Amino acid sequence: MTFPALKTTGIIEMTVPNGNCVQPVVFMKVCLLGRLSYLTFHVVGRVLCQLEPCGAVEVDQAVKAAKLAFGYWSKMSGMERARVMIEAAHIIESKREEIAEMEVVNNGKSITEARLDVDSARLCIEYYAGLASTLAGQHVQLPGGSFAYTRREPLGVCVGIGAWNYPFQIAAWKSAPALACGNSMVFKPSPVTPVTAVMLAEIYAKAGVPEGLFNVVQGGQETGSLLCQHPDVAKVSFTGSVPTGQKIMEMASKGVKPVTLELGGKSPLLIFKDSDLENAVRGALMANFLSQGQVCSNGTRVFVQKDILPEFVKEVVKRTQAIEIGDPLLESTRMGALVSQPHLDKVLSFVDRAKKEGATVLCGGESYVPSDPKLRGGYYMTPCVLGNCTDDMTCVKEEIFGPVMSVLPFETEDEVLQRANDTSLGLAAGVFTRDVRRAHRVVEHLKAGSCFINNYNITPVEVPFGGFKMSGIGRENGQVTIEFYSQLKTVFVEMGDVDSLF
Ligand SMILES: NC(=O)C1=CN([C@@H]2O[C@H](COP(=O)(O)OP(=O)(O)OC[C@H]3O[C@@H](n4cnc5c(N)ncnc54)[C@H](O)[C@@H]3O)[C@@H](O)[C@H]2O)C=CC1
Ligand SMILES: C[N+](C)(C)CCCC(=O)O
Repeated sequence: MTFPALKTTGIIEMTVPNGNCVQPVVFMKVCLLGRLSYLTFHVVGRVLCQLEPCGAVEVDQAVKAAKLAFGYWSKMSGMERARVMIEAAHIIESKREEIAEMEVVNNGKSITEARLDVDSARLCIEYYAGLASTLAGQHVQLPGGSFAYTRREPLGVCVGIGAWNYPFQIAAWKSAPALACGNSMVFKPSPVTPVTAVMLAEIYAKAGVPEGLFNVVQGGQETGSLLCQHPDVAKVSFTGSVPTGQKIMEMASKGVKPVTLELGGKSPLLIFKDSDLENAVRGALMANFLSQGQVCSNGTRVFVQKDILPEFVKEVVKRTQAIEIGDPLLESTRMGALVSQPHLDKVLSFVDRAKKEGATVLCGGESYVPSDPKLRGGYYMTPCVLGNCTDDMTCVKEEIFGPVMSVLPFETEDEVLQRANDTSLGLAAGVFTRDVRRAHRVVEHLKAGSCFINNYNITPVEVPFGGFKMSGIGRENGQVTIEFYSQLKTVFVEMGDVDSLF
């Protein structure tokens, strides 16, 4: 596929994770630099599309278009912006199935999960539309009738850089607060999952945002760096790995630009012997197997109090083995395909290494070939539970980003807290117990940005989400995120004479 207006710096090839292709040729409208163009995505074997990454010229065009749109959008009242955003949410609702199906093709996750991702995106846009009209400053009385007031102002052109695990949802979680505050955004999806962010751009355009307000540029590392270094970019919001997050922070520091970083995790889930076992098992599955285990907040270190370990392991293995793997477009499927062949290989190599280091594979951990011949080329694996794990094993220390749960026994609360916190990451953590005092005491000591008591991996858009330590900076969702997409201007107003010292 070519885009004549673009300079070619290489080709991004997108393969279909599930091995299947819904349609031989998918026609899509692609919104780039605020204009709409029709492009054709040809399927050759399992290649869904080839995209030309944007170079310096296109990145500059996108930022310029966003800057122009910012001029209009930032002058509108919050209520006016809210109206357009609500319209975008309505369009998402009406296209729920279409977007979800495309997300399945894009990412490989099950249609059931893809629908929930689309819902989360819509709710996020609705939520920030609601907040748009509440943005306000403060009035501060000063001596002699003088006063000061603060204005909450947008930052300007914000850049969003997305990961491949929640492509549509991430684009919404970043653009909704940005747009609500009066900013514009240039968004770069992961080159592995380039498709659905474009659908969001189309939806915003249809809802009536000024042309160029939300632009999608395609590309990988180079395009991402160009965006971060562009002098007219005011802020970068990134979701992805820790090493890339560090690079982004470094680039942003040159222009003293604020960053939001949603990075990796190796989160602990603490299951005490007084837990409701049924809920603890459900929680452990939710903590490990959503999106084929490719979730930053996953609770992959499952610490289980020794007394209930055999019972817990038996049940968790039974449920894991029952997870239906296969065609992600089927209603009954609960686990689809991993995102790419190299990623599948990487996850499987973590399982191999775990075995070598002494862990026991209690179930799964192998590549899986679905019986349906059209899915044969897909990147499937059986979800894995590892037993006999110890804190020094690679599977317990490193983010695997696949369906691999490590189970670790513990004896006391103090011991498990010390072990749970013994990591440079701190995105999420969870505790299962019926003892209300223990639950709150434990979360007080857990060094993680998002803590769950008796549940795991729920992310209502009304509450902030983000990490401690190397898991990131800033928050997404919730009221607080307004502060990460706006700046305060203080205005001093003198009502008397200038009291000069000179
Ligand atoms: N915590 C999380 O949510 C995620 C973690 N990961 C982890 O990272 C590993 C690698 O996955 P990748 O997709 O390669 O993650 P990545 O962090 O390299 O890429 C994420 C995004 O950043 C862009 N990017 C890469 N280098 C850049 C640079 N120098 N400047 C600006 N943008 C840049 C990519 O094109 C992509 O859009 C995974 O195997 C997984 O372990 C991946 C995705 C999400
Ligand atoms: C929605 N949830 C909690 C499963 C994942 C959200 C964070 C991410 O982008 O990985």
